[in-house]
Amino acid sequence: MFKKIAIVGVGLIGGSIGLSLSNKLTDVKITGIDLDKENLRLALELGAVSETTVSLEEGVRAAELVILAAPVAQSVILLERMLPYLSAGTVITDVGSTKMEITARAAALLPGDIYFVGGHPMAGSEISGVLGADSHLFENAYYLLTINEDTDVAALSKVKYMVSLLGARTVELAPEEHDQSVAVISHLPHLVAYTLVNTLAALPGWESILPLAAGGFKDTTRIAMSNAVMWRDIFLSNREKVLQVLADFNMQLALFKEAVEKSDDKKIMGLIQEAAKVRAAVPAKSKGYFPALYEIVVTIPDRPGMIADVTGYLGELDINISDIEILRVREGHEGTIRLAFIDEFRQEAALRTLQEQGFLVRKR
Ligand SMILES: NC(=O)c1ccc[n+]([C@@H]2O[C@H](COP(=O)([O-])OP(=O)(O)OC[C@H]3O[C@@H](n4cnc5c(N)ncnc54)[C@H](O)[C@@H]3O)[C@@H](O)[C@H]2O)c1
Ligand SMILES: O=C(O)C(=O)C[C@]1(C(=O)O)C=C[C@@H](O)C=C1
Repeated sequence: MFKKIAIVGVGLIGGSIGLSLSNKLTDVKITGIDLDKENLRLALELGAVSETTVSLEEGVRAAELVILAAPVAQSVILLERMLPYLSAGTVITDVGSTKMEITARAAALLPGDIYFVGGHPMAGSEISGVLGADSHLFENAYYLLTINEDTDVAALSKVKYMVSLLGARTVELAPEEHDQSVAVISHLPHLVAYTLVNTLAALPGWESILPLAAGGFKDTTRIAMSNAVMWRDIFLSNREKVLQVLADFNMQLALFKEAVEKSDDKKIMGLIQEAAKVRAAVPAKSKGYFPALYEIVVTIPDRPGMIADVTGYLGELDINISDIEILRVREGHEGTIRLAFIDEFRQEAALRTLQEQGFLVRKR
């Protein structure tokens, strides 16, 4: 389907896409374009791309598919800058965390024979740059594609094909629905994480409090280490929806504040139980738009190599793990991991195998 794919911005996401596509499309030229020459050198060395250039013109020329993977404000500018160098029939997609701004720009700018399909992989990390890239990053992840009445069917199916090569699962939705959803599911958690850390850091003597942090602080603040440029761009691009969810969040926080002020024990219980009920549904028997994954929870002693043992026993029987999550880690104690499989047969086989090896395992 493609002879040349151009990836503009070969960082964590562009690099991960490049690594995965390079493994599968061995005959396709994958050109990496970036401002950062050292990043391009690494991308080539890691095998994320087959050639590199700092020139947008040279990089996108003759590409049938262009993947924009720079921070969202840059991608909007790059979309316009690359237009003179594209051939008729080129499909452009992006990986940006917001969709209304770029789809509106594409609709305003693109001639009838250049197509745009907005994309957003719902997987990532707080690490930036191609050194953090991972060819498996998108496997079994949701990959959101934005569509509207003008979306070209052939262009959409080309992007879906690319996503299928990454091992991800597409969900189609309108740009506004996308930005509304990610405001609460992705942008708000980042704002909360930054605020939690800043709340601690504003306290005198925070340096001696920080080392005491256990799961609560660590689980909720990993993403506070994420890239400032990327997140500044996202908050400004999705400003209206972000302000809406911040207002909702403040209202919810005020409910807790009032309940604690009034020592309203029933209200406090109610707020916690309501949240616990909703959170317990992730991951539940059905995962959003998709069929259930079949899960087990394994308790493992906190010793080196135990996770490797668990995955090794399953690997020997060719039981593929579709999803893995560390649920609880406490130094010196046992930890818990969740494993998910595509069907009940594999779930049963994994349960039996690990029980036979002496692990404490239960279905979830
Ligand atoms: N990191 C995540 O968790 C995540 C997840 C899903 C989507 N996204 C989206 O993916 C995009 C990239 O994020 P990332 O985490 O890979 O960032 P990154 O910082 O790792 O990579 C971005 C790359 O773009 C390059 N770049 C910046 N401006 C450029 C320009 N004008 N021309 C060419 N290259 C340019 C940078 O040099 C860098 O190599 C963002 O739009 C982000 O919203 C990120
Ligand atoms: O796992 C992480 O580190 C992420 O923050 C990934 C994450 C998110 O879940 O919010 C970040 C930004 C995206 O646009 C999509 C995914």
